[in-house]
Amino acid sequence: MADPVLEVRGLGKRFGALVANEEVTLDLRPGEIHAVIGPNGAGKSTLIAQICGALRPDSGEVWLRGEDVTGLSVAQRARKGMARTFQVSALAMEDSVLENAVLGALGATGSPWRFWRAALDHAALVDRAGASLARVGLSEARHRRVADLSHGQRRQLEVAVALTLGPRAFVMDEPMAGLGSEGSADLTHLLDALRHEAPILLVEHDMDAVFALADRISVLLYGRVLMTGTVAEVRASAEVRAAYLGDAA
Ligand SMILES: Nc1ncnc2c1ncn2[C@@H]1O[C@H](COP(=O)(O)OP(=O)(O)OP(=O)(O)O)[C@@H](O)[C@H]1O
Repeated sequence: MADPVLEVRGLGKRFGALVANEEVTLDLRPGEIHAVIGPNGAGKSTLIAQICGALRPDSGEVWLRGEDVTGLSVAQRARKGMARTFQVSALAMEDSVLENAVLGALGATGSPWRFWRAALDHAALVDRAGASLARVGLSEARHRRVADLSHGQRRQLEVAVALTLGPRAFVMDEPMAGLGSEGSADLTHLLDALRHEAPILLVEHDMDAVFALADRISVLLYGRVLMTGTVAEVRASAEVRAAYLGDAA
């Protein structure tokens, strides 16, 4: 089996007496979508925050492409290829789709952000941004203001911005939230194709999307991994049904 791109080893996090994550171990392999599901308060956001570097674990490690990144900041991890999307939209609403993508491409170069408008003249950055927009199907919308896009198009743009960084692993926090059925279907299609560029760790409440996309699912409950398995295994688990899925299984 190919080496995992991302490994979470025994992560633990407490907030006072509350155990938000305990001994969480999971990995992300090349080409896969690994979904993390669980009821509200199960510890999914806490886990993502530790994986991305926004929150320091009390115990355990995060490895990216064979390197221990546990002590690195969000920005350092991003430069090593960890692309987090969707939790907080970082799009500049008054700027164009292309300007936002160029800003992302500029981030990949490590240049100071205040010079980003000048970067629009930089052909290589514009090319890189244009390729990412094409990848997500937003070429035609490149000169539209982000504020005028649909929710679904903004999600596509967030993926495009992440793509400009040449990601090695995507960490996605509820990408389907707030999308209608058409938007969810479009994004499901895009994520399905995107896994071949970089595998995706997907925290998601939308079970239709999870069942359609996930190669493996880890179920979190009270901060611990209740089980990791294929869609069929998780759907068939009496424990998971009782704890979380109920009728959705
Ligand atoms: N900064 C914090 N301080 C104190 N408690 C926290 C903090 N962040 C999270 N918690 C608690 O840790 C537990 C896990 O929360 P977390 O947000 O990780 O769950 P979640 O699975 O992401 O939930 P949801 O699906 O509602 O987003 C919850 O009981 C939450 O109240």
